[in-house]
Amino acid sequence: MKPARPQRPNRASRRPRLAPEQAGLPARRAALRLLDAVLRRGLALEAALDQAAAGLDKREDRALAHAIAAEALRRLADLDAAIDSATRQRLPDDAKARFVLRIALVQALAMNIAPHAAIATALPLVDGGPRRLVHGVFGTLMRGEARLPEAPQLPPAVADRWRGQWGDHVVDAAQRAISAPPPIDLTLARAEETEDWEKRLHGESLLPGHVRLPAGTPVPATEGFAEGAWWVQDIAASLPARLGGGGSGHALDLCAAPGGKTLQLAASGWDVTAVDISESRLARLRENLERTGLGAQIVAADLLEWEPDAAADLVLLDAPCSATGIFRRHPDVLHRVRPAIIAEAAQLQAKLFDRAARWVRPGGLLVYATCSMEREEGEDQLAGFLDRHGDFAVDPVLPDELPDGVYAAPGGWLRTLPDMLADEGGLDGFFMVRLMRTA
Ligand SMILES: C[S@@+](CC[C@H](N)C(=O)[O-])C[C@H]1O[C@@H](n2cnc3c(N)ncnc32)[C@H](O)[C@@H]1O
Repeated sequence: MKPARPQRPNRASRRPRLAPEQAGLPARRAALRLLDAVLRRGLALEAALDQAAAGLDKREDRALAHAIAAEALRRLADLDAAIDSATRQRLPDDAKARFVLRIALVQALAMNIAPHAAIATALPLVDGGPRRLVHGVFGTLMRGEARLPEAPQLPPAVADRWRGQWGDHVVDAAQRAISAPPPIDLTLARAEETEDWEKRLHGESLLPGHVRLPAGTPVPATEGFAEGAWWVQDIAASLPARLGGGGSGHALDLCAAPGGKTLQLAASGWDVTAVDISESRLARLRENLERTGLGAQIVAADLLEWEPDAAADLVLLDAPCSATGIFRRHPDVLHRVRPAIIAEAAQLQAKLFDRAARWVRPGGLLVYATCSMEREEGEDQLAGFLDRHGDFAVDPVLPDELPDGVYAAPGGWLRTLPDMLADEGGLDGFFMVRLMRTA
């Protein structure tokens, strides 16, 4: 009998085995690239993700990179305070060592990752930089049993800006709002099925046509998603289209993509024309219409140039904005939105608001909304608009249009802030107003 040939290892087992910390390294490197894209280049976290995660083979690595970067952004002020407490000379804000320490510390202090794994996957990121310093600062903080506060601090510039506009209680509420992931709100295609879906999904409804699910619910796997019975939409984001009422006429949905409000308008009976400048976002709007079986005419155009053929019964302008109102899900806005960005957005909003006004028929409605916490993009826009357009009047938002605990301002517009619905899981910061064309 011939002696058995030693077996050739198959391809997979010939690959060198990676030590666990090396296996986790690509995701951490991507997290570092993401943090750099937001903090140094001012990009939105989601916009930077594809490039930062290019080369990651596994979906879990991409999700981990995103989770580390998002958590670091949520807790940046506290991570930096911890780092500063353990260094004799303050590390510059853009020092590589500070970036790497943020990545290591957020994992160990906020993400339940074992400190040895957090530092082992962080040190190679320092490349030629001060490894010993990073190791030393991390070790000092771990030995000192460093902790992060339960409610993260807002970056000082944001805290000052919001305190000046809304007061201390809103800053405190905003800090509490980012201490835990927000719940997931659904808008139902058929409001009359609210009780049914509330039971089937074990959710909680705060308004007809709305169901709230716990944070982290896996959306595509949840009953009703594939057949388009509902879509994900923060309850505050669902209010502007509700202000249009159930309709039987023609509605223009301006700045429509990815289409949460288009779906609502179509579902409540409007014949909708949805306009947006972004082809890629409109592709998502098309997918959403397909999934829900709802219909709308879609126009890809710059609203600073486009004109409709005829005036509409309802015009909804969900204007592009700083998006500071969605800081719970997009903590990057806390760091990259500066006063100049807000001022630039406000200029565009005023132009779009004026154009939208021309396309409302006499007696028709105009709803203006922004997902911003800034008066410049809300209350100030309305004041400027009313000065320029004597033929429009505020049509006040009524209590029965809103969930309990959310109130319109005395002037009839609605400003949602993080102290509203705080015990039920909160809501995004929005400004919205309904105007009627009187002449
Ligand atoms: C707040 S988002 C809209 C969200 C959308 N209404 C929804 O409910 O899903 C703002 C939108 O304005 C669009 N936009 C920005 N500038 C525009 C312009 N000049 N003309 C048309 N759309 C524009 C952006 O592409 C973006 O999709």
